[in-house]
Amino acid sequence: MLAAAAPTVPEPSAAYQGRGATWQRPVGPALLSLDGVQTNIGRYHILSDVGFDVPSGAVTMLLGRNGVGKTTTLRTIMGLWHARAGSIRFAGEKIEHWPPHRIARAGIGYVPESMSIFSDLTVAENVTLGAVSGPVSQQRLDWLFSLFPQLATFWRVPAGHLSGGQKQMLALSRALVEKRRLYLIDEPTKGLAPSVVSTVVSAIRDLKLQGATILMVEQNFAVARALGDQCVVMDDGRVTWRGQMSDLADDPELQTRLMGLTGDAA
Ligand SMILES: Nc1ncnc2c1ncn2[C@@H]1O[C@H](COP(=O)(O)OP(=O)(O)OP(=O)(O)O)[C@@H](O)[C@H]1O
Repeated sequence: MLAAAAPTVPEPSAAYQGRGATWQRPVGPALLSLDGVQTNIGRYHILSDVGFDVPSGAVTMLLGRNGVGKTTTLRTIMGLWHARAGSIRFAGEKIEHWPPHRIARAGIGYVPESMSIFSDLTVAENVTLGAVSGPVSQQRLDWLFSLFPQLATFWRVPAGHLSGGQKQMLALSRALVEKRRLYLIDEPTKGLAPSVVSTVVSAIRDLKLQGATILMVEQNFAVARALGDQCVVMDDGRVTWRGQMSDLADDPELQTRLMGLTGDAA
């Protein structure tokens, strides 16, 4: 059973609300397409049949109970696990046999659930390492500091000294330090205090309002419904539902059937 969501999700900005409560963001053609993807980890068959599209300029939420294969799907897209069957197309290219560094250079930024920051390096060094295509622009840094002011405060501090929330802000900043064609974000609010959840949601909403394409795993359904346009639900290594977030958000029975959510969590 998924945990009940704390009511910590900030309201959309005035500009976003101005489009009207029922406004759906325009959904472009698929930037990423998975078809029949199967992944083994060791001798375990984890993904059996994963297929979905990630449309350009929208936020696609990847949802499902614990252990159904969401993280494995992101890692397979990133080339960190090898797809033993099926295809993964990104911007028209088949990437399922590419190594991770080539996938990153093609424009996919990844924020892993584990954050994967370098504890002995400073915040500045961690952020700089996130830039795969050249020097970091001051304009981009200023934007990151506006999203996460604490990043500037701790700029010269070893990342290992940061709190859990600050580490998550750093992990996001590493992916956001350059404009990517696609952002893969794995459970960015997991284990964070409500005020930090709010900061993280605001940052991702800011990114979304710039027209970014995002595929995000999120267990907090309040966060998922606040940010998501499209939704893909997985169970037992396969996709069981695809559709508009609004359709899932408005249907408590569907949430219970697909993800075991109770009314409290939705
Ligand atoms: N390194 C590994 N070795 C063996 N099994 C693994 C490994 N990583 C993941 N698994 C298994 O693969 C399955 C899918 O895991 P995955 O982390 O992709 O699920 P998830 O949907 O992201 O779950 P959660 O929401 O709990 O993070 C689980 O049964 C998990 O135990």
